[in-house]
Amino acid sequence: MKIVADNTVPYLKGIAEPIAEVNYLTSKEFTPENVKNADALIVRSIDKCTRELLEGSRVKLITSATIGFDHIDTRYCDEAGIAWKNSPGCNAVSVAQYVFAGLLTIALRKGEPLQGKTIGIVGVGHVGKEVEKLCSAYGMNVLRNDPPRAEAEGEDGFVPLDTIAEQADIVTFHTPLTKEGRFATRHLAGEDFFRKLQRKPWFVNASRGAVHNTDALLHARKEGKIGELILDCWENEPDINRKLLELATIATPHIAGFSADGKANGTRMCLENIEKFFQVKIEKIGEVVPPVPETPVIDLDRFDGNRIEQAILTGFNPLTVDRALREHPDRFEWFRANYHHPREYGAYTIVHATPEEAGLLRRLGFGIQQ
Ligand SMILES: NC(=O)C1=CN([C@@H]2O[C@H](COP(=O)(O)OP(=O)(O)OC[C@H]3O[C@@H](n4cnc5c(N)ncnc54)[C@H](O)[C@@H]3O)[C@@H](O)[C@H]2O)C=CC1
Ligand SMILES: O=C(O)C(=O)[C@H](O)COP(=O)(O)O
Repeated sequence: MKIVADNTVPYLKGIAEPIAEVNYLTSKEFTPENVKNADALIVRSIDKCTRELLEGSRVKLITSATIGFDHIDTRYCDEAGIAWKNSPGCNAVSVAQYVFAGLLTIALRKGEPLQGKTIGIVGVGHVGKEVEKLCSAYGMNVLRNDPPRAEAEGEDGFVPLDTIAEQADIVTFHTPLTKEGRFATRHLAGEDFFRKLQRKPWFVNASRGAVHNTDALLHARKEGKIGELILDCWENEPDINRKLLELATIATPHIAGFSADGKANGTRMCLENIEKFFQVKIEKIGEVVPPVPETPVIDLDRFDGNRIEQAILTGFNPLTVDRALREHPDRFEWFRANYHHPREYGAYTIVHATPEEAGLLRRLGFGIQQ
């Protein structure tokens, strides 16, 4: 079997080699010539799987180490009989922890506790549910908007987007990018949405850039309709809007899902898809694990104040990435390819927590030493 894999998919090299010839390519090297003899492609969101790439090839399976699959022309693949798979939920916890870290960073800077604030979550799937878990555990109120789910499961527990625009102190988007259909999300955060905002909410987009309309977002920010702005996803990545970068409170180069745990999950799911599709056994899958953190124990006694928040920001602090991107916005993709993948909360053990601190940190996902 021949596999062509993106050479920046972590923890992959050497794992599938016992059962396949694996050719590792940069994203730019994903050309019709280079993929035509592959049976399977292992891709990331930067590898556009279009008709132009695939037509005339013998590719039978595309498996993406990502949750989103807007980089795959699924209609063409379905027509051409090419199976395609994404990696549902692989980095959902990572995105939720990114959002939470961003909110905490701003809350600490402003001296405005998050407790008691209302967050509106737009898109309550794998990621949105994890965001809800963290925010509820921390004492925030949650409004949930998800019309496809509301239609399938009943309205209970869901609110219209307008209610979020009116009542939320923070709005965070976690929908897929879809361009067609009744629930299309392209430019969902557009002029109409921003006009309806009532409480100068903090605005977060860690879903896909085109879920917001850049001009409308710029306008809303300049007009003061938005209090704070956290952006991980941008229209037209990697060539991002420099004015928006300037106006963002926290700006990162599409790394919300880049925890080591999320990356390992994505890689493992791709290999499992290959096993299932081609009826083969990849013995080394068990070796796809994230590395142990450099300092797996977090001692709360080392912090002077805000002990819980400092513990949370130990593994990942968005300001480090934000600073780097502002200094070199032209290196957007370089930062992504050379990223130091942080571990998620579950990889850390907290020591010297009071019973109350231990309860909260456990609910957020940390290990606690009694
Ligand atoms: N920044 C990053 O690094 C990452 C970004 N993502 C993005 O986040 C998206 C969501 O991920 P998951 O939660 O895992 O996907 P999911 O498919 O589990 O959930 C998405 C939810 O959005 C809902 N939805 C669809 N259209 C909607 C609309 N018009 N309004 C409100 N809700 C709508 C769906 O019903 C579903 O419940 C992915 O598709 C991907 O584009 C995912 C991982 C990492
Ligand atoms: O999973 C998704 O969807 C994402 O947005 C990923 O975090 C993007 O990861 P890469 O495709 O850049 O590896």
